[in-house]
Amino acid sequence: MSLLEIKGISKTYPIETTLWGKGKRLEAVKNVSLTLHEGTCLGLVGESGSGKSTLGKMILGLERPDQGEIFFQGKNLFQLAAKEQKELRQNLQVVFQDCYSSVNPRLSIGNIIAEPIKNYEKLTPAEEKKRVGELLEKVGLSPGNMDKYPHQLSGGQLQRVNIARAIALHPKLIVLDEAVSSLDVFVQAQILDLLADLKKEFQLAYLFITHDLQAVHYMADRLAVMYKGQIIEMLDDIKQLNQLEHPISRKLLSSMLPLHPRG
Ligand SMILES: Nc1ncnc2c1ncn2[C@@H]1O[C@H](COP(=O)(O)OP(=O)(O)OP(=O)(O)O)[C@@H](O)[C@H]1O
Repeated sequence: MSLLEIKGISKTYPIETTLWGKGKRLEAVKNVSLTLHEGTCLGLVGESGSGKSTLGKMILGLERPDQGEIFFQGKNLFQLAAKEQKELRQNLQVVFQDCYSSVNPRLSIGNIIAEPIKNYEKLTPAEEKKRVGELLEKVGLSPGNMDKYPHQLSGGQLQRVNIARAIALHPKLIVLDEAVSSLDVFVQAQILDLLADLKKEFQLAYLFITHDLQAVHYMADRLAVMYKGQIIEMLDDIKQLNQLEHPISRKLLSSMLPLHPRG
């Protein structure tokens, strides 16, 4: 059974109403179907505005599709009772691009990471502190950081905190929405390494949303290319990147740096 199965989902948004175009809607996602298996990474690439984030938001339940269905662990995400939805949600996490706006600046790093734990588990303060310390270590930060505040960390460190929060409940799937895009290239590589290690250790699945084919080539097992709300091409083996055929995919490919600059 696949971990995530998306069947024919579509999402439209109202476009600014004008005298002539009254009631017009923008088709952000059009009839998209895809599957994602446990422990694998599906790269989702496409130019800006192609619908990648909207698709991610529907998977996370932040937006409701106009049409189609999303099954997570075999259950229809939009037909669950509140209790069941809460249970399922702990298996479904997200890391966004903007690490600073993803956290409450008034909370300490320890409290930021403990947030999901408090929602789902009843731990004593000592147990919670131990758990937060372990999570910080897991993402390559010293437990001493738990008393700091977001503004005291670099972008790369804070993105590690966001990752620690995302893995706190041992999820099955993390949506990585441009999660490394705003970091400098060196830090990007470190965070990608961390994500690859965590994927292996926890059998995590990722939906890796980006417009960076280079990063996708490193992280993903499979690839979907989006254009104007649709999946225009799927690649079942990321190693076959050169076999992308659609002109839009080829254009994305040609904008990449050489895969092996020294090779
Ligand atoms: N809440 C919204 N209201 C109206 N239009 C929206 C909304 N969210 C997204 N859109 C529009 O839907 C389309 C798809 O947007 P989306 O953010 O999913 O694309 P994307 O591929 O993630 O782009 P980017 O790479 O720039 O983040 C765009 O035209 C966008 O302007």
